Amino acid sequence: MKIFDYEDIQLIPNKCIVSSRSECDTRVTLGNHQFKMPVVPANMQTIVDEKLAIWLAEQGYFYIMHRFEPNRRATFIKEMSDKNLISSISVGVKKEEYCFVTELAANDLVPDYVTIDIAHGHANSVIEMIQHIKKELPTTFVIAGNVGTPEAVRELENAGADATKVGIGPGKVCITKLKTGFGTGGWQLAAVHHCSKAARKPLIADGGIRTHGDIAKSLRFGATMVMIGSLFAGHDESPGELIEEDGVKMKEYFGSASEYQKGERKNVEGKKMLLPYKGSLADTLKEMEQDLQSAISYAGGTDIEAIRKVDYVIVKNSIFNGDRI
Ligand SMILES: NC(=O)C1=CN([C@@H]2O[C@H](COP(=O)(O)OP(=O)(O)OC[C@H]3O[C@@H](n4cnc5c(N)ncnc54)[C@H](OP(=O)(O)O)[C@@H]3O)[C@@H](O)[C@H]2O)C=CC1
Ligand SMILES: Nc1nc2c(ncn2[C@@H]2O[C@H](COP(=O)(O)O)[C@@H](O)[C@H]2O)c(=O)[nH]1
Repeated sequence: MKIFDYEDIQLIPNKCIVSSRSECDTRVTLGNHQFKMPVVPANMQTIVDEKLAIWLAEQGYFYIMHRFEPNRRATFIKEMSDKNLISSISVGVKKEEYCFVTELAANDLVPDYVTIDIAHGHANSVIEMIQHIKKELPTTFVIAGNVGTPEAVRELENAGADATKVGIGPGKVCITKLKTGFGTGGWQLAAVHHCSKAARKPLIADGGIRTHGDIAKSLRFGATMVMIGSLFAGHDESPGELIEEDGVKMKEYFGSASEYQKGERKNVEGKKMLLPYKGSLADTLKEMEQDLQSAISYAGGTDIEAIRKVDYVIVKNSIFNGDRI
């Protein structure tokens, strides 16, 4: 298996077949719905809240609400369905989560998407939760993770997952690799590639996206959708706290396994950081869409399928030539 990460890859252009980048179509289908872009903000408390989730759904973007306000989830599903918007929530694997899923079914509250969100997703606890959701809510699209191996993708798919999420430790606020020595940090793109060979269903690349070009690279190496935290942190709409020091505005971004999220120092595998304030999320999403349209044009196509087939070279950490954006 070849080992590489986002920085090590350059995609090779094909002859352009559009007269304007605006002709390129960035839409993607996941489950029964089509979305504007193959990108989803991370289901983390400093990245998404209900207000932003509603806005994203209204604008035609995919979203996944986090699971850290568990008692709000049923009401949220109801409110989204009253507004005729897609509902997409997260669950864990503890006992009370089984009861929650059963109660949803009993109350005829059927979310469109449920993401099982735990650190080490290649586990019987996740397999059993997939089976429980599929039994209680058979029409719900189930995303399961996180994993980092083809074996895990296969097992979760066989248990009934409709998509799997790949990425153990490549995240910006992740310290799993430092605390445990395990993960896909430093070779996340190769792990996505490796897992995609085994996948028969959509795969979500999660963590390690540092530039918009990394989205195109994820698609090239087998992702259907890309989950992003840090690039979406720091906006007006981001729930993280705004902090101003010496006239410089910053917003906080913390890991779901950080002590700030957990409220205690137990099994901490995440940290907090301050990121520069970036203004409006709508502007960032627009720029992301334009960059992806441009990537499609370099791929020589008119939609994201074109990116999946392009050639590439491995240029081991040299593409920035010392420059950073
Ligand atoms: N993508 C990534 O690389 C990572 C993401 N995270 C994020 O942090 C949040 C918290 O994750 P998590 O700690 O799983 O959630 P929880 O604290 O809800 O743990 C879920 C359950 O899984 C058990 N569990 C968790 N990790 C392991 C493990 N390594 N081995 C055996 N059992 C385990 C927990 O038990 P117990 O606590 O007693 O072990 C608990 O019962 C999630 O949102 C997750 O996405 C965290 C780390 C890595
Ligand atoms: N190891 C940890 N990973 C975490 C934690 N909280 C979230 N995450 C993962 O990071 C990505 C976002 O990555 P980014 O590079 O785009 O910022 C997120 O989707 C989770 O999978 C954590 O505390 N520890």
